[in-house]
Amino acid sequence: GLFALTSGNGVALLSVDRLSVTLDGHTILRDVGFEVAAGQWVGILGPNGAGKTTLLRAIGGHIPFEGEVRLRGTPIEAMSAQEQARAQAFVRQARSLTFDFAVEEFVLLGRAPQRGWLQPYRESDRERVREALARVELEGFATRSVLSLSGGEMQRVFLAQALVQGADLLLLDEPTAHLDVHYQFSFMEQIRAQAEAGRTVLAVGHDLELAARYADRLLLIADGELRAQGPPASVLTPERIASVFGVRVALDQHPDGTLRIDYLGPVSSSDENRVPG
Ligand SMILES: Nc1ncnc2c1ncn2[C@@H]1O[C@H](COP(=O)(O)OP(=O)(O)OP(=O)(O)O)[C@@H](O)[C@H]1O
Repeated sequence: GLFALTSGNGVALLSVDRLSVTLDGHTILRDVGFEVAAGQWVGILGPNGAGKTTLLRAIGGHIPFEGEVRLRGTPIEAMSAQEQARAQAFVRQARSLTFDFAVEEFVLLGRAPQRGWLQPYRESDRERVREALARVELEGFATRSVLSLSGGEMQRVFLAQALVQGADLLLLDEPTAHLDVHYQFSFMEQIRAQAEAGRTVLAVGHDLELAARYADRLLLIADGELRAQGPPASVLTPERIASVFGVRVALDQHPDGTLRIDYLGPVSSSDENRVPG
């Protein structure tokens, strides 16, 4: 269910407790705590530089942190690299690759954590790659070079790679950034299907309406701190959007349940001076 924090055995799929990250002497995240149940979709919102990517990287075990990150109750530092790679898939922001791969070979790398060291891939692995490429509507791209892809095509290749991995937890960093409107929705629907199949999703994004539509819960991060968490309608209030993003909005709950946001303009300095009390 939407608000159940724990899976059948009473342990959250992901629990983050007093997480702080300091990089090169700068405190990037401070005292962040939340829990996510299996099958839940959590959207992570916040201004540029707030610490969203850093949060995903800490949970992914890619950077050192203080506090605790547990997957099904096990601290991630107690898991081997292969166990971690099996448990969670990370879809990074699309960026230029430096190695040349055919698309199908690149997606196949997502199966590596399921294979022993230097074990050959099986026909079933290649079958999963074909399925995943079909899901992201890139059937004809199997033998194309990844270096030749557009930003949106590359983003969908990253998703396909995460899908074949079969991990319980999907960490998505601005997954729809390069996608046109068709693929934004197609991507979100793919991820929704993953969540309905029991996978847990943590997705960073900048589109408040899209996050409100798809996520079960939102985390709002600003200046390295968790400012709010809960169901989308409780997190995204005009006051909070004004104070965190510096933008005035009017909100409208559409009859179909989705949130419509009217962006009225930047918070002006005279607005800021009108603080009550
Ligand atoms: N190694 C580092 N040393 C110092 N500061 C860093 C380091 N790495 C990241 N930062 C800073 O940490 C802050 C948070 O970065 P992060 O990438 O997590 O932000 P974000 O919320 O994902 O932002 P965006 O929406 O712009 O992608 C930024 O101000 C960034 O410049």
